[in-house]
Amino acid sequence: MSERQAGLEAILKQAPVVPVLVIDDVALAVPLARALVEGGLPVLEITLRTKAAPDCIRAIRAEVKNAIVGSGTVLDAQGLEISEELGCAFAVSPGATPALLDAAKGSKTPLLPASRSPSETMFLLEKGYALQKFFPAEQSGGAAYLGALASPLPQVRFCPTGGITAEIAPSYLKLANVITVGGSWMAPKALLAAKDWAAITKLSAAAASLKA
Ligand SMILES: O=C(O)C(=O)C[C@H](O)[C@H](O)COP(=O)(O)O
Repeated sequence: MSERQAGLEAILKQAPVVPVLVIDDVALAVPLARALVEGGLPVLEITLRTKAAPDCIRAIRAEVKNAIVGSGTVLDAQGLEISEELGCAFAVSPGATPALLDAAKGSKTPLLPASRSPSETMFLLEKGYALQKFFPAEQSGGAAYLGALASPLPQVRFCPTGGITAEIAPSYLKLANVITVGGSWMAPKALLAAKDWAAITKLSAAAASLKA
């Protein structure tokens, strides 16, 4: 395993759940990150899907001690370059393309690319990725499907993401090939709109208490 991948492994081991966040309003970024970190989830994935995302990443990195900030929805070389410029600790992609993997070779930011079939998993393994996202997890066959990959491909560990809830997360976390789980259930839109940080901390604490 490369040094970059070992660094990524150490990050993903920090908590059983990685909140996947879509933040439109930069003013919400810091209090949201604080609420999640306070609950015990320090590893945060801020998706690059919104215009505000780069400023949100900057603000959280500057103001929230103990947060480990990565980027999400990294689709191409440009997304990876932005992630590196922002000082992201890692970058997550919903898939993988030859261009993205080429760009990742020259990037300091460790990439977590995604697969959702044995062939895709093997392809990424050939490229040196023993850590992969499994996306979209629930829609692709869920924990039963992912668990079945552990027999022929035990060297790959996954971060399943997509459609996972507080109720479903334990079924993934008990699998030998799961390192952590990604999800958005700790920061539902309604709580974010209401700025109910205490409720978000409570959901974060419940997620943090799940066993990886
Ligand atoms: O942005 C990316 O890179 C993605 O791959 C998509 C995210 O993982 C999902 O948006 C997770 O969202 P939930 O389904 O609400 O848990």
